[in-house]
Amino acid sequence: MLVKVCGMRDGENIRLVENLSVDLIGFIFYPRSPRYVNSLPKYLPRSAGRVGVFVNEKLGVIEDAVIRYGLTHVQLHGSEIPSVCVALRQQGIQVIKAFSVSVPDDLMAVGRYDGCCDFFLFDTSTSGYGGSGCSFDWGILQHYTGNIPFLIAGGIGENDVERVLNFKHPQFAGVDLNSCFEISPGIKDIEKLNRFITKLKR
Ligand SMILES: O=C(O)c1ccccc1NCC(=O)[C@H](O)[C@H](O)COP(=O)(O)O
Repeated sequence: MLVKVCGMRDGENIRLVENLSVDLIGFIFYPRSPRYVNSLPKYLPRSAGRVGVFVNEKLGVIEDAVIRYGLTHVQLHGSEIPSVCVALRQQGIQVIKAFSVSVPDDLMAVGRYDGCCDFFLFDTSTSGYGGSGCSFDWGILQHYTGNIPFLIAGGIGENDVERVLNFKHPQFAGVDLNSCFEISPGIKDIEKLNRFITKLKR
């Protein structure tokens, strides 16, 4: 199962998280987020993938960040249309398209992105796009019948290991961890993350 830790920006903290053998580390390029990355961290992941998270950003701005931060993945967390995903993939960047989920009908939109993305990310519906710390009813995801693998996000915390392990879906690929593992915005609690990941991978 893939583990993505999102909302990072402190070099030393990034290095410690990467040492937990996580698969993906996310950087928020949305200026209104408390986790916004506005300068190059002193350390960037080498073994984990580097995911840049954007909300309705201009393609040129995304492309600049891909080069500057050496991003391997771009996560589109707004209402970006499929052609934006396609344009990024044509440049060799892996694309994660995020969707807010609160009712089964929210999954109707994903069909338009078939063949345009590498992963979907299903997150809690919130006024602030992401990083809400709130969960949603994962049972709704049984209505998803597509072929693109997905990550689950939204308020996943230390006590959710059993819930994650018990969740079954043919396209379930992994989890996204963020605010429930924070000491302060952008800084993760390494011990807490270590306990969660150790139990998950046991
Ligand atoms: O984390 C943010 O501040 C954020 C702001 C705007 C768009 C996306 C954002 N986060 C993207 C993520 O992938 C989060 O990890 C995801 O929303 C889950 O966060 P949380 O509910 O805190 O676990």
